[in-house]
Amino acid sequence: MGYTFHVDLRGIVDLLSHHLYASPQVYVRELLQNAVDAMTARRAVGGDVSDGVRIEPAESTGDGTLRIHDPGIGLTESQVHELLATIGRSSKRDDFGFARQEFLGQFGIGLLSCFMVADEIRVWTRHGDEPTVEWTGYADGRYEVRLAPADRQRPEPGTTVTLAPRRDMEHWLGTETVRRLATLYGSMLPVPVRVGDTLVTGGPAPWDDVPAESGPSRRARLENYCREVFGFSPFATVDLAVPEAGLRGVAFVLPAPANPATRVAHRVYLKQMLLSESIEGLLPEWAFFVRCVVDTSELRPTASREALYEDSLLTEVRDVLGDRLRGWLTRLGRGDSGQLAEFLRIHHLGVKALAVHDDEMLRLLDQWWPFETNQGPLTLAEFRDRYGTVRYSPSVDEFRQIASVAAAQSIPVVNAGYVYDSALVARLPDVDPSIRVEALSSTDLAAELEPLDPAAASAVRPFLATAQRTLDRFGVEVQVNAFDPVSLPALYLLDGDTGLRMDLRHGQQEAADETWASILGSFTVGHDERPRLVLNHRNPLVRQAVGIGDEELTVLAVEGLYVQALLLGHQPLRPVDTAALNQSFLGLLGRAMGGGAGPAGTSPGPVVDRDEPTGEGR
Ligand SMILES: Nc1ncnc2c1ncn2[C@@H]1O[C@H](COP(=O)(O)OP(=O)(O)OP(=O)(O)O)[C@@H](O)[C@H]1O
Repeated sequence: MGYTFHVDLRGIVDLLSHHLYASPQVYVRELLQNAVDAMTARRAVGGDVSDGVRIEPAESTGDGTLRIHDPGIGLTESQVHELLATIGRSSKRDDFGFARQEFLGQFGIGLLSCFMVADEIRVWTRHGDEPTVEWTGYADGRYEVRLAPADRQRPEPGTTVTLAPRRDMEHWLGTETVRRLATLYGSMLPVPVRVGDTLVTGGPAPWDDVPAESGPSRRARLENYCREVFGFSPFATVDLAVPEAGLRGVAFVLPAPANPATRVAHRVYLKQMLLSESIEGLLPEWAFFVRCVVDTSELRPTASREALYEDSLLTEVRDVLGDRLRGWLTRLGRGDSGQLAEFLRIHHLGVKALAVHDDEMLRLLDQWWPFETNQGPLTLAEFRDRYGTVRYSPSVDEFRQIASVAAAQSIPVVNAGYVYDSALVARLPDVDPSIRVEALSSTDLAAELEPLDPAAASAVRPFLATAQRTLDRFGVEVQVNAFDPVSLPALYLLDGDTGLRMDLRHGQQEAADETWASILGSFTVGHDERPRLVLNHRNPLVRQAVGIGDEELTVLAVEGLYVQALLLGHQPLRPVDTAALNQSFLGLLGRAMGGGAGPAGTSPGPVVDRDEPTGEGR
């Protein structure tokens, strides 16, 4: 046996009127929309609608109600029952239930939004030569309908909707508020709309071509519009058009960096009526550097009209608008390079995010965006012209460590450690297979440093053994090479992978939980690389240390060189490193003043307990 759902009307009215919409202010939009649709329908049958819409706010009606009059198609008594009093029934859909192109409404629920501000909605309406009908709807789901008495017949077809205010909502029906809202939603409507005696419609839409308007005055008009509506002076304006979606509009480029993670909201009009000021998803996500105002006749709103319906047309529109912005950028690159450089200075993060997948944008960045290199700031294209292969360091820290040493070895390196940079450099061969790129880690650099000749190598062996014993406590590998600059005694090299594994090992030692410790341990199994301290055999101090032959002094010198290299490489100091710094400084001071270094623990400052477990991890 089949049953039909039972509906608690009070609940449905409450749900639709109070919970669908973000703010009570949309009631003005819904009323205007119904009036305009009714006029469209009347015009289609040859009626005269030139009077337009007239709104009487609460102050002018004298009884606290708001009235909105339209010379539209009106309703017959049976249509009132069918359309006004049936939730979800609309005259604006075709036989197949599709929204009819010429109308703004389609869902058959908009009128209910008035219950956010009113307890009672009264409709006084006449269709053609039919008798005038009076309908009253209440927020609890009841309605009354009757034919109007002889003295209340409308002289012309059309409709008047009257709202009796809800307690504490009276201010929504006041002149100031209604004028502001009618201007906000209706100022671009193609029919006259008046609030009291004030005409709120008229004036060109931002995207309109005004006859005889010059390029500069159009630009000034658009900039003014942007200042008024969005509150900023645009860096540039880009005209938008997608004929398939009946879309016209303008994109305003932000004059300051925007957060790429924030969803950008646009101002969207539907058939010249403002849908919402905060529509998301109109543009691709990467286009976070623009705010748009557009009008569309084809895109569909959701029932609340706070968003656009995600369908294939919206996807297509998003693609076309994305192409348009991309084209604008490319043209900027070909024409005004100063403006492009300025644009990239402001919005490089957005363009980089785009260039990770987009060849055109990657070419643009390649030509125009200056990267930090150890030869000074250069675009990647300039770098290639001068040095061929694009050697790059994938981390800022590593770049800092190796930049000067690599420069002294005549190895130009690009700092590709900032967000997206290494992905972009690595992708360069995709746009031009003749481009060679190579990541340079500090381990690679160590391999490029000149080894010592056999005689020098055997001479440093005893020193190296002591140095390694000293640095084992810090989990560091030591080697001696000859490299430039001569003034640099020691270089601390830690590549990204090794650094990560050191952190994991440290986490494993610290972990209270055995399972967690073994998980961390599994990542480090089989990898015993350690950071390296490369001592420079060309440096006079290192030469002296190598030949000193005094075990205690050698230990102090190696500790000192190690900590100094850490500081130069901007590495954070662990407690064990700080202790080494103290130990070597005080020890060397003691020796310089003619005394011995003294046994550990007798120095006046904090000292390192040489037997303490050192732990790795920086
Ligand atoms: N001013 C008016 N003149 C003539 N008919 C009207 C008027 N206002 C409402 N109606 C009728 O009442 C119906 C219901 O209106 P309502 O605003 O609830 O929904 P809608 O406009 O059809 O769709 P939506 O929910 O998308 O706004 C309309 O389809 C229309 O037929």
